[in-house]
Amino acid sequence: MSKLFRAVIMGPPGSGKGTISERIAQSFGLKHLSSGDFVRENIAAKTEAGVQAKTYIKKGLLVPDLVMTRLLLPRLEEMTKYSWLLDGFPRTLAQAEALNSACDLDVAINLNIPLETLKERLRHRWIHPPSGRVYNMCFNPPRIQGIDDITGEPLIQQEDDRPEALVARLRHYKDVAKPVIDFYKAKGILYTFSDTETDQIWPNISTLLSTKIPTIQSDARCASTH
Ligand SMILES: Nc1ccn([C@@H]2O[C@H](COP(=O)(O)OP(=O)(O)OP(=O)(O)O)[C@@H](O)[C@H]2O)c(=O)n1
Ligand SMILES: Nc1nc2c(ncn2[C@@H]2O[C@H](COP(=O)(O)OP(=O)(O)O)[C@@H](O)[C@H]2O)c(=O)[nH]1
Repeated sequence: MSKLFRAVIMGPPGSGKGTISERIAQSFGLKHLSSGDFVRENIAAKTEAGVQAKTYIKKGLLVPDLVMTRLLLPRLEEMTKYSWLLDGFPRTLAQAEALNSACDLDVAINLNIPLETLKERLRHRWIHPPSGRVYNMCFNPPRIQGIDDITGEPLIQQEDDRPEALVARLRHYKDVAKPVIDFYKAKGILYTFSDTETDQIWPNISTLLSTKIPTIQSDARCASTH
């Protein structure tokens, strides 16, 4: 019987959650669930939660906990047969508690990256909004500058990746993330990685997951909320 694994990855904007999640998904065969992608899909599909979420995102605000959990938890229920890594959720303690009542996590990865590094990375971050693909003009540039490798469509830079906006985002991140980090620490599943380079952090995450993934004993552990 296959052993299922559940993890979340946390960290400030630009800490490498998306980049590292992709590596984990490829190396360990987990599904990478990006809450940002779920939000964008719901907005595109004009679901009730999507329409509500859009009004906050347009203003550069976080989507309220109730809307986020309503949007996300049903998606997790569809994933009961898979091992997954959730990126971008939970962002608040209320979201962590909602997730906790829906399923048991094995690992919470916490990325701790210096502010100067975050600023520098986000200055060079370009994204392909329809797919959520992320590039960096230094670290992983697209084949053609300003163009998505897969679709040939244009890449954009997000307004809130500007250094001036970033300081406020980071302050906000720290305030809301601290109780979430403490929550996972108290559960004994928090693993913090600190460095300026993803390539330095990656071997340590890979080693951790190699020890954890084969030891998972139980089967589908996401409780159905029906
Ligand atoms: N738990 C979450 C996840 C996402 N969002 C909203 O969805 C948007 C897109 O999420 P994401 O792709 O994770 O993007 P960023 O906030 O740009 O995150 P990061 O810079 O950390 O990659 C966020 O800006 C936020 O408004 C949210 O409110 N709460
Ligand atoms: N220079 C550099 N850029 C990186 C590194 N790791 C990730 N990036 C880039 O930094 C930006 C932020 O990474 P991303 O995975 O989007 O972080 P997230 O906001 O936490 O999801 C992207 O443009 C990445 O390509 C690294 O080790 N060095």
